[in-house]
Amino acid sequence: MNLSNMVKLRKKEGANPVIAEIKVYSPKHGDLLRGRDPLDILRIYERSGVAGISYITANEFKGNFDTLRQICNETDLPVLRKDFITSKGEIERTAEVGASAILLITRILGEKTAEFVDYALDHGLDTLVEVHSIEEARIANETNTTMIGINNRDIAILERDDGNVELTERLCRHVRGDVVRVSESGIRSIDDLKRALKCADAALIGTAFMMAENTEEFVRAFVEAGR
Ligand SMILES: O=C(O)c1ccccc1NCC(=O)[C@H](O)[C@H](O)COP(=O)(O)O
Repeated sequence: MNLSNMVKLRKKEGANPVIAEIKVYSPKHGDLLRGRDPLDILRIYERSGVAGISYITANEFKGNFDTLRQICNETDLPVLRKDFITSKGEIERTAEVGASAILLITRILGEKTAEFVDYALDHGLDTLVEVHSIEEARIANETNTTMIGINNRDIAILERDDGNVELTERLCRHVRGDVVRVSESGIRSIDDLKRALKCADAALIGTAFMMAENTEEFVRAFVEAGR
């Protein structure tokens, strides 16, 4: 099942649709893997009932394409590739490796976003079009994307800011309601999650999960928290 449909299914089942990120490194917090195997984290996320997996392949976050390939081979959950995509070749490569969805950033692609969305959809990928302002939401709304992500943190400064769900609350009403809306980044607590899911359909969380002492218990609490 693709990522957007899995989010809808989890919502229908009464679980909180959480996309859990296997995040190796954060420009703000440093090493997040702490010697662990990404595939062990994958198993924990699977057991915790998340809707999908996110993995960053960008160098700035110390990710790589081989690990994305391994994750796609090892799980039945939909996998989102996050990177600074600027070429259609990268869309083809993402589809070939078996990912379910690809991130497309309006700040980078501008008015070319719609064309990249159609190309990804033609290659069988779900598209998560990312916005951080009202103007970027306008660009995203005019595409055929299946999902729109509100990034609470500023990716232009490699998320070194303290962005939080407030941005989701402000921008959500500017985002079309007939797509899956995802609140991304800066979600640290169950209270943040509840605020995000008041307007968004899903939440994408990395750092808080990677820093948790007992990952499985922590993630499961997010998935099962009542609203
Ligand atoms: O979101 C982007 O535009 C992006 C693009 C390429 C690499 C990384 C990118 N953002 C960082 C993230 O994806 C966050 O790690 C993710 O949203 C989780 O956030 P957090 O829970 O704050 O770690």
